Parts: sequence; C-alpha cells; structure tokens
Amino acid sequence: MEPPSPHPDAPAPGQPLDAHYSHCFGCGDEVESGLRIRSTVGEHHVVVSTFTVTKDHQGAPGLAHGGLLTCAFDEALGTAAGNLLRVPVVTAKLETDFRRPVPVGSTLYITTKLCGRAGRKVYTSAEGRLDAADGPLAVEARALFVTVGVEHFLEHGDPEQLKELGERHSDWDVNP
Ligand SMILES: CCCCCCCC/C=C\CCCCCCCC(=O)SCCNC(=O)CCNC(=O)[C@H](O)C(C)(C)COP(=O)(O)OP(=O)(O)OC[C@H]1O[C@@H](n2cnc3c(N)ncnc32)[C@H](O)[C@@H]1OP(=O)(O)O
Repeated sequence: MEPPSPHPDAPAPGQPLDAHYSHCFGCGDEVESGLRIRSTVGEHHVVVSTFTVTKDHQGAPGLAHGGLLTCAFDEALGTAAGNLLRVPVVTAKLETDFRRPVPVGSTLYITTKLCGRAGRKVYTSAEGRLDAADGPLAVEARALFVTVGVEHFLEHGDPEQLKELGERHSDWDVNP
C-alpha cells in the first residue's frame, strides 16, 4: 500500500468544499430532507465535515437513525477522498461502529483521514464526535473507495445530469 499523498492541487487547509452535486442526498441543497453535510479541509490532510441531526433523521424518538449516520459517513469519507486526491471515487465497502447515541439537535463533527492507496483502491477512516471536533466520540467508520473514470457515470448514471455537473465544476475532469 502506498502512503496517501494528497494531489498537488488539492484544496488547502481552511478551504470549504462545495457540494459535489446539488441533488446529492448527503450534501446537496436541493434535497429537502437531505443531510446537508458541509465539509472543510483541515490541517494535516484531513477533512472535517458537519452533520446536524434533525427530526427528519430519526430512528428511535429523539435519536438519529443508524443507517443515516452511515450515510453521513459515506458522504464525509467520499468527499475527503475525492477532494484530497482530486479524482472521482465510488464506495466499495463501508463499515460503521456506533459508540454512543446521537440525539436530534446535535451536530456530528466527522474528521476523515486517508489511510492508504493501492492502485485504484483508496482506504479511509473517520471519527464522528458530538457537538465539537474534540467532543465525545459517537461514531467511527472505515471505507474503501475505488477510483473511477467518467465512463462509470456515463454508463450507469444519467449523462444529462452529468453534463450539467461538468459545466458547474469546470475545474473537474468529468466532462463527457
Ligand atoms: C480532476 C478531477 C477532480 C474530481 C474531484 C471530485 C471531487 C468529488 C467530491 C466528492 C466525491 C463523491 C462523494 C460521494 C460520496 C458517496 C459515494 C457513493 O455513495 S458511491 C455509490 C455507491 N457505490 C457504488 O455504486 C459502487 C458500485 N460498485 C461498482 O461500481 C464496482 O464494484 C467498483 C467500481 C467499486 C469496482 O468495480 P471495477 O470493475 O471497476 O473494479 P474491480 O476490479 O472490481 O475493483 C477494483 C479493486 O477494488 C477491489 N474491490 C472492489 N470492491 C471491493 C469490496 N467491496 N471489498 C474489497 N475490495 C473491493 C477489487 O478487489 C479490486 O482490487 P485489486 O485491484 O484487484 O487489488
């Protein structure tokens, strides 16, 4: 496994990251009950993402649904891998440890780091802490992402939406 060096043009520490797609359930603004995760590059090649739990995200009364928390980590981990390496990635495997309940109204601070890279495989891990980047540990996750080319989305997704996305992110090499 190679060390996970960020791309030379990776966004600098302090830089907020745009939603990668406005209809994304994880980060898009156009999904009413979406997770609306916001991410910023941190020091030492990490990405810090925040997810505020609302009543639309419940499993038990007053508590976040575990599957939605896993979704939040999918978004946070994928955003970190995609932006730090500047390459499109998709999730191949995702594992979550739930350490502590996450109440409605709390904000989860998810800090993601890249753990290693082997060919197209990118290994990542993250910790989610309650209400502050150094708050109580609530959720941990690890994921394997696989880098893909634009043909992945052309073949399996919606080419028209992809074209629009490419026009909005002219710095991304995703134009068909
Ligand atoms: C200049 C450009 C700048 C761009 C900047 C971009 C910024 C972007 C910002 C943000 C990013 C996005 C954030 C999104 C967050 C949410 C992500 C999601 O929810 S993604 C949707 C859910 N995931 C899927 O739908 C995948 C479905 N699966 C597949 O399509 C395939 O299985 C795929 C692509 C994962 C692999 O298929 P194959 O045919 O291409 O390749 P094979 O050879 O099978 O796998 C490659 C390697 O990975 C291993 N692998 C694959 N799956 C594995 C698994 N489940 N477990 C372990 N290893 C696995 C294989 O063993 C192989 O390893 P070996 O190279 O032989 O060592």
